Amino acid sequence: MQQLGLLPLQRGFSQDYDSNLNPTIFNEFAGAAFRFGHTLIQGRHHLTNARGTKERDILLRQHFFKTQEIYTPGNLDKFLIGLATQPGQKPEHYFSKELTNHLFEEEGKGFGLDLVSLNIQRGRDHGIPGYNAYRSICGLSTANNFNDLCDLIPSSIVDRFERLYESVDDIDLFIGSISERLAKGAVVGPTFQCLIGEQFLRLKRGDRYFYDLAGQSGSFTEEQLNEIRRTSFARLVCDNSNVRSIQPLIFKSKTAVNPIVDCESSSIPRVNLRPWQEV
Ligand code: HEM
Repeated sequence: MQQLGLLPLQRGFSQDYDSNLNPTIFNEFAGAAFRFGHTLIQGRHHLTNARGTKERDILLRQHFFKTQEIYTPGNLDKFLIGLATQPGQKPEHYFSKELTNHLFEEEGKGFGLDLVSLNIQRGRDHGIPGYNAYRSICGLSTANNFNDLCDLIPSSIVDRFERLYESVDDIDLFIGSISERLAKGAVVGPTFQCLIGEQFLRLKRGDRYFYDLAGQSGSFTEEQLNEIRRTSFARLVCDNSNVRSIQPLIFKSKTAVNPIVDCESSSIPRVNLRPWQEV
C-alpha cells in the first residue's frame, strides 16, 4: 500500500489522477484475485452480547439466505459485536467446510455447493489464463516445470498439482495463487498481491471523483475532507444500531491501544456537517 501510494492521506489532497488509467474492474481481479477473501471466512459466526459474552454460534450452512435471525430483536447488535470481536480465519490454504461442502445447502440435504470449485470454474469460463502466465506478468519467475513452483508454493502442494495437472501452465490462477506462501505483511501471496495492488491503484488514480482528489469540479474543500477523515466504521455501527460500546478501530481486535470504549467517547469522533452549510 505504501509503495503504491495507496495509504489514505492524513491531511491535504491527492494530486495523482491519471486520465489514461482505466479504473474498471479487470477480469482477473473479480474472477480470481479478490476471491482470496473466501479463505478468511469463519464457518461459525458468533452472537455476542453487550457484556462481550458469546451467547450462540451460527453455523453458516444453516443460515444462507435466511435473514430472519437479523430481524429477531437484539440479534443485529449481537451480530455486529460478534463480527467486531471474532477473529477472521487465519489467511492460509484452508477453506471452511461450510463453503466447500455446504454452500447454499438445502435444509436436510446434507451437502451443498463448493465455492472453491465455483471459483476455479468461473476463472475458466471467463477465459482467464493460467497461474504461470501471471507469475510472468507480475515480474516473478516463470515456472518451466512443477519443481520451479517451489520458490513460492509449499512442495506438498506442488506434489499434488503435479498429480492433478498435465502441465505447469494448466494450473488455474485462483488455486495456484491461493497456494502461495504469504508475502511479507500480507494476507495473500505475491501473485495476488500484485493483481490486487494493480486493481486498487487503478481504482484510486483512475477515478476523477476519488474523495480526496483536488482541483476537480465537486472536489471537497479541505475543511470538509478533514471532517470526512474523522468518521469510521465504528461510528457507523454506533449511529445505526443499539451497540453502545465498541473498539474505535473496529476491524482490528481490541487491545490495550484499541480498547472497547463508549460510543459517546471522543475516540469515536462524529463528523461535523457545518463545513457543508451553504451561506
Ligand atoms: C460468507 C461469506 C461469503 C460467501 C458465502 C461468498 C460466496 C460467493 C459466491 C457464491 C460467489 C459467486 C461464485 C461464482 O459462481 O463464481 C462469490 C463471488 C465473489 N466473492 Fe465471495 N463470498 C463470501 C465472502 C467474500 C469475501 C470476504 C470476499 C473478499 C474479501 C469475497 C470476494 C468475492 C469476489 C470478488 C467474487 C466475484 C464477484 C463478481 O465477479 O462479481 N467473497 N462469493
